[in-house]
Amino acid sequence: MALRAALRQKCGLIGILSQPSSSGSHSRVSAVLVSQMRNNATSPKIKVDFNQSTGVAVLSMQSPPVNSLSLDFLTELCISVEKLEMDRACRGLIITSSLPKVFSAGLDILEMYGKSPERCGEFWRAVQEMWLKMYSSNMVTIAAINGSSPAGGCLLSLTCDYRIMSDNPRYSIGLNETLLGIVAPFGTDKNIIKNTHTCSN
Ligand SMILES: CCCCC/C=C\CCC/C=C/CC(=O)SCCNC(=O)CCNC(=O)[C@H](O)C(C)(C)COP(=O)(O)OP(=O)(O)OC[C@H]1O[C@@H](n2cnc3c(N)ncnc32)[C@H](O)[C@@H]1OP(=O)(O)O
Repeated sequence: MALRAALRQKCGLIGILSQPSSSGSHSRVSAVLVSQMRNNATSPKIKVDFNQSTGVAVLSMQSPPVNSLSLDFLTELCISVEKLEMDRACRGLIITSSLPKVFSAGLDILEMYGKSPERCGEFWRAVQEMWLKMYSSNMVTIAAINGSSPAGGCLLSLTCDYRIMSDNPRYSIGLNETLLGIVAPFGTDKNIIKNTHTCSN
């Protein structure tokens, strides 16, 4: 029931958020998705287990050492989510990490150093696409945060409807990217930590 209520509530949001973007920002992922489906390729950085009987998919991030959000990783993540969106049987999505100790270390720092302006633009568009796609998903989404989740990792969890974090004092979460001189736009951090529940490891 709770799942259904959350889904209904979310569908209202989607009406607003899924308006076609004038920038056409979703077209890159869709184009990649089409070509990947054609090639029937599988992704090594993301593992998806979909349970037909429950309608819930578990998406495990498995990009060692720290699930950093590189352009490739973000693209694969969006493709995986897009594939699940297209499956009407899939109602819920749990995002977690298959690495020990780390949910996601956030944006891949190597993407932000010594890259061409074009590549930087592509990278930041992919970041934007990721959080818009997650936030406007028609599935009920849950981040099962089973390790540290700084900066972009925190952002990823914020795009979900619910967050549950392992109760381990060695794990941290938060928007610490200001230490690197990256400033989150106003309003993105509302209700973050407040709505993050913890559970025993
Ligand atoms: C366009 C509009 C967008 C709207 C955006 C809205 C809001 C913006 C908010 C989001 C902004 C995000 C910016 C970022 O995410 S910047 C990245 C910030 N991340 C960090 O500062 C994390 C740094 N890492 C750590 O704290 C730790 O690594 C750890 C995740 C806690 C794990 O610790 P541990 O298990 O001890 O592992 P190591 O530290 O030894 O690292 C192993 C290995 O991984 C490399 N690495 C770590 N983090 C990153 C990273 N983010 N990117 C790339 N690589 C990373 C690390 O260098 C080690 O590599 P080597 O083994 O080769 O040394």
